Amino acid sequence: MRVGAQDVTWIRGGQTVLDSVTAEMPEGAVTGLIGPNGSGKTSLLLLLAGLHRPAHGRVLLGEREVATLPARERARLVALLEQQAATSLPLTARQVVELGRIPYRGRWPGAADPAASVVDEAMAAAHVQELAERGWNTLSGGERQRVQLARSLAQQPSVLLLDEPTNHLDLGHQLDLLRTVRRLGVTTVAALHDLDLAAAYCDRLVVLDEGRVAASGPVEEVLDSGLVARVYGVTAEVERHRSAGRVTVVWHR
Ligand SMILES: Nc1ncnc2c1ncn2[C@@H]1O[C@H](COP(=O)(O)OP(=O)(O)OP(=O)(O)O)[C@@H](O)[C@H]1O
Repeated sequence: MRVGAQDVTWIRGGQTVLDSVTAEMPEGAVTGLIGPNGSGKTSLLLLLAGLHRPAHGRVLLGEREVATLPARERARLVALLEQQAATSLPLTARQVVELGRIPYRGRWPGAADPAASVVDEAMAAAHVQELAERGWNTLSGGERQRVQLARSLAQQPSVLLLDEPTNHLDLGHQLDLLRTVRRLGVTTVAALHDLDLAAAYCDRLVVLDEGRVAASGPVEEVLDSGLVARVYGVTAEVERHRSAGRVTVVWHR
């Protein structure tokens, strides 16, 4: 399912946080949302998730406006992995993953979820089976991040929205998470700070700067030294690495 923002403006506390943002996130593609702190990445993800309505413009899931979807249907279509998950849940890791199945439960208490095994598959994909019975409060930041990914996968969404999903993860788990996400083939929008990771795992980039789209399109067309200088104020060489076969960013102090 494709996701589109059409001329989206959003105002918070009197500040224009997103200003006429238009971006197309094609079906099945992984789109990286990059940009400096405060440029509007989280805000755009919240609007794509339908958790807020824009002051102006439209957010489309497929051909439908997200704001018009009933909450339950929206929860089946879109999973959002937020930056800071709640820290005081008195639940086991498995119970946290099971929260992803809420949109599929019957409307009556105790009604069975016909696809409970999905939880096992989601935990396996995020490599958190061994954490199943651990208390959420006892998990490290990286373990929580992987459990939250499993919860998002258990939702079986058509659109996966990830807000800095590699936060807290060591290098191996960062690569593993992004590889897992790519393999799903689900339309994904991921806010990322690491430009090398974004270049390696995203098909396309949307670059935000002060609430506006500074550039968007396929990684190799968007990411260059001019963009890094303009948007981040950093001098860098952006080149296709011969043996790695991907665009890399080497910055200079
Ligand atoms: N509720 C709010 N009231 C006022 N301003 C807000 C509110 N929420 C966000 N903002 C402002 O909107 C701007 C964009 O914030 P947002 O969190 O979307 O940026 P971001 O690109 O995700 O940043 P980061 O990389 O630091 O996570 C920031 O200037 C932020 O201070």
